[in-house]
Amino acid sequence: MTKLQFPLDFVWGSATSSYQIEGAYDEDGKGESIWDIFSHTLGKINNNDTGDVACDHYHRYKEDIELMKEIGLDSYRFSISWPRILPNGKGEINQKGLNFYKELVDQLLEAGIEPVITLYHWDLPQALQEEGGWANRDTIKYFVKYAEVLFDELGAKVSQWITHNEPWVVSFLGYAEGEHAPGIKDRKQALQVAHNLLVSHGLVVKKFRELDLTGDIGITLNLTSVYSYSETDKDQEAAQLMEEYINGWFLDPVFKGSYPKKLAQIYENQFGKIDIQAGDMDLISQEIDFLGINYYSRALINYNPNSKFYGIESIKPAESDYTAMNWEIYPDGLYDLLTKLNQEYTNKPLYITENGAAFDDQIIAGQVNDQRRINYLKEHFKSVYRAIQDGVPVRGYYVWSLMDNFEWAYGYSKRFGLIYVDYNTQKRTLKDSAYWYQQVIEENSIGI
Ligand SMILES: CO[C@H](O)c1c[n+]2c([nH]1)[C@H](O)[C@@H](O)[C@H](O)[C@H]2CO
Repeated sequence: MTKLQFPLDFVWGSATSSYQIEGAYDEDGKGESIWDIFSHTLGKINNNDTGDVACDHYHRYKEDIELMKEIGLDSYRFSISWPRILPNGKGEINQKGLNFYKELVDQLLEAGIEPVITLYHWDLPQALQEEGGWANRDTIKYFVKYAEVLFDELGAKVSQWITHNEPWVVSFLGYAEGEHAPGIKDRKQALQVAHNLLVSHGLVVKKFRELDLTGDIGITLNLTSVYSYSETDKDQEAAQLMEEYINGWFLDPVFKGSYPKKLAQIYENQFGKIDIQAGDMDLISQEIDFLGINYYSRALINYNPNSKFYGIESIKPAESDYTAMNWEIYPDGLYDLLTKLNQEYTNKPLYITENGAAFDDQIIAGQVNDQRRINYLKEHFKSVYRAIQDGVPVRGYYVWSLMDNFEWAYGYSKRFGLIYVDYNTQKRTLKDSAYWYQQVIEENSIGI
């Protein structure tokens, strides 16, 4: 068997987010988040599931860290619940909430696991939503203050910070499509939200630099590789527009200081100008230390005049394999994305901050044989290996997810974890993929 050896300092990790695993939604002074409100609204979430208990990680974090140690993780990426720190989004600090994360970080460090903190993974304090949420530019300053509380408390212990997780999803699923909290369907508002999120990213990076903290700071974007279904002009134009919509709308401001021209013009013609203030784009495009990439699948695009979105239609080849989310399994897309980012956007270090798959895992006699997840991960690890061999500075990889958890509008119906969670008993069981990953980490290589 051939072994593909990864660089000695390559970081193998796994990722979660606060609302998806913590539970304790109203405990120890935590304020309501927009996801508490959204999941408590009947009909929004599959089976009317909520994150009220989730994986009960708020009480079981020590057990979960032991499982991370058993797998052998180098690093663990998690997010902080803003309303657990500032119940009203601003003002008084909830010390019990802050203490939870201080203890979590200390226990991770004691276990030899590097903590990577995502400041915002979608759970905005409801009190701020009642003032307009991310559509209100004031939210930006409250986000900076929230970040400063965490930098002050944890800045000396945590060496890697992510400002936002997937501002594209926050903006376009939360404020345009209405599929995510706060459930608004207003594309013009979504464009202002996207801009305000980017400005908040810029101001937090600026604050991080002013505090002269020793770690690194970056942003995580959901990115995909976009391909035209044919060589026809129409299909290629549709694919280019999709590239601007799904990737460029955030990559271009962060790394080029401007929005993608063609789509920006389409939006301005349709919705008028959004509020962009002097200096915003310079703030947004100031230097960051790394880019986090969440990759799950590719986009294969053709032109369809009847499509509801600017003639863009996604094609799903019948011959491809798909996950339980109905996402095409396309590992080569990760290689193509990584090389494109390095060639067209940045020479900065890249981290795969999320990649993984949901499959219909079954637990039988205390074991979960998730060979499909092993195959999925192995093929995507190979794509990362190829990119590194081609000189792309990929520094680490975080499997989504450490454990099965609350999959947003799908509730608990989709399992992405390396660890199986029985939600009736909260019993954790390492899946076969966890044991396979344990060996990959131990050997820092994959066998092909
Ligand atoms: C197209 O997939 C997105 O990039 C994406 C996939 N995922 C995500 N973003 C989120 O960051 C996670 O909270 C989800 O649990 C995870 C799995 O759905």
